[in-house]
Order: sequence, then structure tokens, then C-alpha cells
Amino acid sequence: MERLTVDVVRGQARQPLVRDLSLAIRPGEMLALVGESGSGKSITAGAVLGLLPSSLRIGEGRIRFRGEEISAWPDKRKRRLRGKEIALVFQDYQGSFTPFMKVGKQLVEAVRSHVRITYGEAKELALHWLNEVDLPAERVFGSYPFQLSGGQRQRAALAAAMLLQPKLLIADEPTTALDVLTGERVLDLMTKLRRQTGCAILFISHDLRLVLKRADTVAVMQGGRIVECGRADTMRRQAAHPYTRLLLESRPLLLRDPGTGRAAEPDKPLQLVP
Ligand SMILES: Nc1ncnc2c1ncn2[C@@H]1O[C@H](COP(=O)(O)OP(=O)(O)OP(=O)(O)O)[C@@H](O)[C@H]1O
Repeated sequence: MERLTVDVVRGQARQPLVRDLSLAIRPGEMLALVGESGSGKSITAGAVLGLLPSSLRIGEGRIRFRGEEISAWPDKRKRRLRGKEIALVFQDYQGSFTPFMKVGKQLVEAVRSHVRITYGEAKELALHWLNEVDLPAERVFGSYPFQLSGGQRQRAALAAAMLLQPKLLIADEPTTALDVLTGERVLDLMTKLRRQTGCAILFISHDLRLVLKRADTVAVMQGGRIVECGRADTMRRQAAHPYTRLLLESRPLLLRDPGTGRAAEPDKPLQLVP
């Protein structure tokens, strides 16, 4: 992305939501885009994918993918790129699968909508990737999404994303809905997959400390702009921008019982406090 600006269009007026954003991800690299809610991370991902709502437009700048400028491509051409060369994993892993169709059937259909192979070949590919994400492949293939745990569904979504060996995987808060250990496992798998396949990963997160452990490069966003971008190991030692330091120092939220102010007990109403 070079000097990318995304505007919200209201009648004749345009107001920038993402400004002057430049980022580069190389094959096999994990770049994390981090910032608080509303900082512009999802809009940036939407711009790359050609998935911006109609009220948002790329204003200035350009997006290049494997040497081609894709920002000006028509929707149909971008659609062909999505799923095949650029894959997606969302926070809402429920939304990655249709509820009442077996996981295997969905994986097979996803492959066959992009490449002309037989059912048997597509099934073999699906089983291979389910295996790669450490799932009991045959069982998951024959299961409905609701028969899997949240962590299993997110790993199945990762297998679905990898099926066509994408060059870029965009993962928008893929671990946020998972408990810490399950989330770490999904991240470990992403690290393994990018090493194995050379797939680049754009990892979107609000959790700077989490991504500093796994990403090669970290870009910190605030109010639609990148305020700091650099190697994760350097940022771990010395964050330059005050906002990055604030994100690093911010304490995890605790769940407290609003009545007693103590750590919450199960089944009591909860309140989030900093
Ligand atoms: N369709 C839209 N029209 C107008 N403003 C929008 C639209 N979509 C997003 N915005 C605004 O753009 C800003 C950036 O939104 P974005 O969803 O990219 O943030 P984010 O960093 O991904 O946040 P979160 O972590 O909560 O998903 C926010 O202030 C949001 O309210």
C-alpha cells in the first residue's frame, strides 16, 4: 500500500478515515496492524480486499499485489483474487461457515469454485489441510460447524483459508473470540503455515503485546494513520511513539463484580474495569 487514503463520501463531501498509509509485506512475512477500536484497521483490510462498503472509497494512493496495481481493478476481478490468492480469516469464526452444511462439503465447494478438480481431489486437499491445522481430519470433514468447539472451528477456518495456497492471508482479530491458550495455538499454526508455504500474513489486532511475540513487523495505527512502524524485536525493546508505549503499558482488563469490586465469581453480573 502506498500513501493510501480511504474516504467516507457524504454527498459531495469526502472525509478521510484512513490517511497516507504505506505498508509492505513480503512473502512469508507477518505484518501486524495494531491499534485501538476505530483506528482504521478493518477499513485498511477492506481496501486491500475490495470489500469496502459503498459509502467508503479509496481516495488517493495505490495498492499493489505481486507487482500489479489492484486498487483500480473492477469488483469481478477482485472477487477472483479473494479466496484464491488472498484469503481471509475473521474474528467471527461462526461466520466462516454456513451452519447447516457439513464442514467437508463447504471446503470442497470452496476449492471447486476456484479450480477445476474432481470431488475426490478436493476432498483429499481438504483432509490434508485439516490435518495440517492439527484437527482430526476425517471427523471434522464429516461434522457440522456447530459440532466443533470454537478453537476447532477457527482452525478449520484457517484450513479453509489455506486450501488454495494463498499468497496473502488477512487475519482480522482471529484470536479475539478465543481463550488465551487456544488463541496462542491458532497463532502458532499461522507461524507454521507461513514458514511452510511462504504465505504472507496481515494480522489485525488490538493486542500489541500479543503480536510483538509473533510478527516480524508491526504497524501501529491511531486515528486512521500509522504512527509507528518497525521490526517487532526493535519495538519490543524500545517503542518510539508515545501511543505505542501507551498500548504496551495498558493493563489487561479485569472482570469484576460490580457489587463487591472483587474479582468476579461465576454466574454473577460482570463489569469491565481497567
Ligand atoms: N461505512 C462507514 N461509514 C462511516 N464511517 C465508518 C464506516 N466504517 C467505519 N467507519 C469509521 O471509520 C473508523 C475506522 O473504522 P475501522 O472499522 O477500520 O476500525 P478498527 O480499527 O478496525 O476498529 P475495530 O477494532 O473496532 O474493528 C471508525 O471511526 C469507524 O466509525
